[in-house]
Amino acid sequence: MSGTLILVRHGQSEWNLKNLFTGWRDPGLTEKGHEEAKSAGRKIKALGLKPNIAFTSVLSRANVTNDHILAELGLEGLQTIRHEALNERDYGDLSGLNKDDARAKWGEEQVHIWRRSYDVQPPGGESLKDTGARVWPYYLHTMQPHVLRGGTVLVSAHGNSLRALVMALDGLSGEEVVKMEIATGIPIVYSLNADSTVASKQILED
Ligand SMILES: O=C(O)[C@H](O)COP(=O)(O)O
Repeated sequence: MSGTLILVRHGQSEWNLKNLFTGWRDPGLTEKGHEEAKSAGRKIKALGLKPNIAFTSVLSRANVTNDHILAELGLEGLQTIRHEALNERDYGDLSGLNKDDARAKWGEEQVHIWRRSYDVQPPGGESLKDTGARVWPYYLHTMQPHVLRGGTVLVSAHGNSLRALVMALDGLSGEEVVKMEIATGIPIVYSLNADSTVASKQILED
């Protein structure tokens, strides 16, 4: 057995609440989102996990989520590395649009394909495959080495940057990933073997 990787999607954002495509835009958390992030920290603490290092995107909803988790763990000063490789998928021209308005304009099926397919890009934006092409190398070169040294690594990121990471860790196909959702503020805890394969996966639901 090697180390532990903890993945957390940020708590509910103002734009999640308003049902807007967000991508690289930078809204803050709602009250509920702050609570979800704190609750994620308490769940990680209840499991007795103590991160040695934290990674997050350059977007404030993930940064604030990381701060809440570290505060709940009493680890406020922990080294935290922020990198745009962990940012949400770039939603391109859809950014800022209401998801229901988009369905009315382009149809339910097209919007679902943009949101959940593996390799179809939304107009002017990134497919999940494009997002994975920046997330996975960053994981392999920068985060995974800490896990393989026996560390506990906390990652506070986004729905689709984490879907790309989980897709690779779980070995999901492009068809399987369509059905995969990641909830806000619910930690996913992986234990990795020394050869970097997944030993166990636990989703810390309520
Ligand atoms: O960027 C967004 O709009 C959300 O963070 C995730 O959106 P999705 O559920 O449409 O992938």
